[in-house]
Order: sequence, then C-alpha cells, then structure tokens
Amino acid sequence: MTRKNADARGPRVAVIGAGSWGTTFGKILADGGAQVTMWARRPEQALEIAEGKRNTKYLPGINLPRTMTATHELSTAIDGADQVYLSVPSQSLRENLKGLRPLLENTSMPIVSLMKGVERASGLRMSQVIEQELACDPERIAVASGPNLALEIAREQPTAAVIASLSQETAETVARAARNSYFRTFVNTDVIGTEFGGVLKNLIAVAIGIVDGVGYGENTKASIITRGLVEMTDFAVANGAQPETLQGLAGLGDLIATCQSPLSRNNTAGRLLGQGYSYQDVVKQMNQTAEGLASVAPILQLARESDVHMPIVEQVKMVLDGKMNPRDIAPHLTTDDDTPQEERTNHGQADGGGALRRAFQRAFHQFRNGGRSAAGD
Ligand SMILES: NC(=O)C1=CN([C@@H]2O[C@H](COP(=O)(O)OP(=O)(O)OC[C@H]3O[C@@H](n4cnc5c(N)ncnc54)[C@H](OP(=O)(O)O)[C@@H]3O)[C@@H](O)[C@H]2O)C=CC1
Ligand SMILES: O=C(CO)COP(=O)(O)O
Repeated sequence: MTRKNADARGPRVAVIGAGSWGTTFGKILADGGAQVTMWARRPEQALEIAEGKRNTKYLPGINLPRTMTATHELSTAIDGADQVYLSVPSQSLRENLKGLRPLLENTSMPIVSLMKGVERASGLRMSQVIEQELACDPERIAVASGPNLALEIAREQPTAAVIASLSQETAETVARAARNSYFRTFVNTDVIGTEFGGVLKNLIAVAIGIVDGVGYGENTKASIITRGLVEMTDFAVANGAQPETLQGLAGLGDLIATCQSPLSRNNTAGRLLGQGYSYQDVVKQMNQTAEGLASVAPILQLARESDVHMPIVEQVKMVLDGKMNPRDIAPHLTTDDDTPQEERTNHGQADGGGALRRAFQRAFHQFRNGGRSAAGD
C-alpha cells in the first residue's frame, strides 16, 4: 500500500508507530521536505493515513501532508529509507525491534528514538534498548525530546526541540531533516540527559496531576515543579547526564509544558489518581500512552542504586500503590526531616558537591571496571 511521495525532495524516512507523536513527527518531517512513510500496526489505520491523510483516533481535526504515506508492513516502511524514527510505547520497543533487526542489518542509517520512557524490567533508556537489540554502533542512534505536546505541534504552533546523539554529525543530520517553519531543532551530545529529562518530567507531571485532582492551587504546583527539577537534575547527573541539559528544552522546557497542559496524558493520569481513582481504574480509562506510570518503579530502583533521593517520585509511587492518600502528597515535599534544609537549586554545590562527588566516584569506578557501569552505558 505504498504511495509515491511525489512532491517531497528531502531524505526518505520511515516512522515506526502511528500514534499521536509518531504521526505528528511524520508531519514535522514531511513539512520539512522529507519523504515520509509511516508504519501503523493496524492496516485500517495505515489506509486512513495513506488515503485519507487523517489519523482521526490520535489527531482529530488534523490534515496530514499529502506527501505523507503509510503502510502496515515493516519491510515496506523501511525499504529505501535514509533515516528511521521509532515512536511506539516504551514497553513494546524491544518486541518491535526484533521485527526491525533483520531489515536494519547492513544499513548505516540514523535510528531516532522519539520515546520518553524506560523499560520496566531492565530500567534501560530507549537508546540503550535500541543499541542492545540492534547491536548497532551507538553513534547511529539519536533521541529527540523537548516541550512537544503532539496536538499543539500538529496544529503548527511554533515549538523547539533538541536532538541528541553521541555523534554530533548524526545529531545534525537528524536535526536538518526534523525542522520546518514551525518546528526548530537544536542539537547536543548528551543523550543520557536528554532522554532522562523526558522520562523524569513525566513523573513530576503525574505528581502535578495528583495535586490538581485533589484541588490544590498554584503554590503547591510551583513548589513541586521547582523541587521536581532539582530531583530530576540530581538523578540525571548521578546517572551520567550534564546538569545543563536539565535546564534546557529536554528538562525544564518539557517539565513546564507537561505540568501545565491538560493535553498531557501523564498529567491526566495523575489528575484521575488525585480524584480518587485507583491505579487500575486509571489504566482502564487512559486510551493513550502515559509513560510515567510504568517508569516510576524502575526510576526509583535506579535512584536507590545511585544513592539519589527522590521524595516527590517516592510519593507518586505510594499514591499509585494505594499507600498514600493523594491529599497528603504536598506536606512531604522534601523529606520528613525536622532539620531545616538549605534550598539547593544549583546542582551539586550547596550540598558540598555531594551528587557531583558521587558522579565522579562512579566515573572513577567505571574507569577501573574497564568502562562498564551499572546502567549499562
Ligand atoms: N503524544 C505526545 O505529545 C508525545 C509523546 N511522546 C512519546 O512518544 C511515544 C509514543 O507515544 P504516543 O504516540 O503519544 O502514544 P499514543 O498512545 O498516542 O499511540 C501509541 C501508538 O503505538 C501503537 N502501539 C501500541 N502498542 C503497540 C505495540 N505493542 N507495538 C507496536 N505499536 C503499538 C498504537 O497503535 P494502536 O492504535 O493500534 O493501539 C499507536 O499507534 C511515548 O514514549 C511518548 O512518551 C514524546 C513526545 C510527545
Ligand atoms: O512528552 C510530552 C510533551 O513533551 C507529552 O506528554 P504526555 O505523554 O504526558 O502527553
């Protein structure tokens, strides 16, 4: 069911996953001149995109570019592609990569993750799962992140994002394809920070949803967002990120967008929890992917392993487990310690450089272990 991308002149790209973000990213690429083929797992959805230029389930009211085409066959999507973008729910990435592996063998094209989750069973970031399953050069892998609520971008509202890759060249190649008049991409080489920014802001957005659902106001939310950014930065740096990445689009930028918007599925899931629905009820009610729900447990496991305190995320977990009344989430914003704490916002300085020191220690141990770390980097 492939149609010709007659008017497009740019690179040929395959986008795997035709939900709200995959389809929106396909539109970004097509509007930037790329020849886009979407892969949807349901034939009827591929047909609707290819023939009707619509994706009514995920992007109601949006007309897709006429150059965009779609298929439900992976081999057709990948055939002739110069770049491939992955946008399936994080927990399904590994199984999807098994189908892609033979099609990507003997190619050198960039592989781009659009996803914002970690694998529940392993705690691995999506770029790590890609590297493992495809056994490919990590310099081919890029990740895209930032304040990118799909429906706003599909409506062509001006937005910025960041593309990260260990290879500056790969990041720039992808950024050149993924930009147009309403979508601006920056580049960096901090894959860890860029990915963790996207994962961690989801968890803080669930917390914000919870306090919204309970009915608390702006002070509570601003407090959680501010302390949440410190928590995100501590965690990400302890796991190998550059602190400045968390101050950028993939950290603070995405945190603001996701915590503020009713379009956010993580925020929505939190709101339902705050209104008293159980975790099981929330999962039943969500008909789109809320990555934060599956990421809480593996992130807390990694936090324990890297000696990072995440009181807000801990509380989200307790609400999810039915062990904390959502109304109690706010008074425990930092810790139960009675001793007043210094407010520390600049990472690793006011605490005597504790987290930074731990990061150096880990780097030292990694060096001694021949480059291996617990997180598999
Ligand atoms: N939406 C957004 O604003 C943004 C989302 N992201 C990230 O993008 C990723 C994808 O999310 P998003 O597009 O929003 O999710 P959606 O819920 O909108 O869509 C999910 C898509 O994945 C498909 N799918 C579900 N299960 C599987 C599976 N087992 N194998 C293959 N395909 C499957 C669905 O197909 P079907 O319809 O057949 O069920 C659907 O096409 C997530 O990691 C998310 O965090 C990042 C930035 C912005
Ligand atoms: O990542 C997003 C915005 O940048 C989308 O957030 P949600 O997955 O919560 O909808």
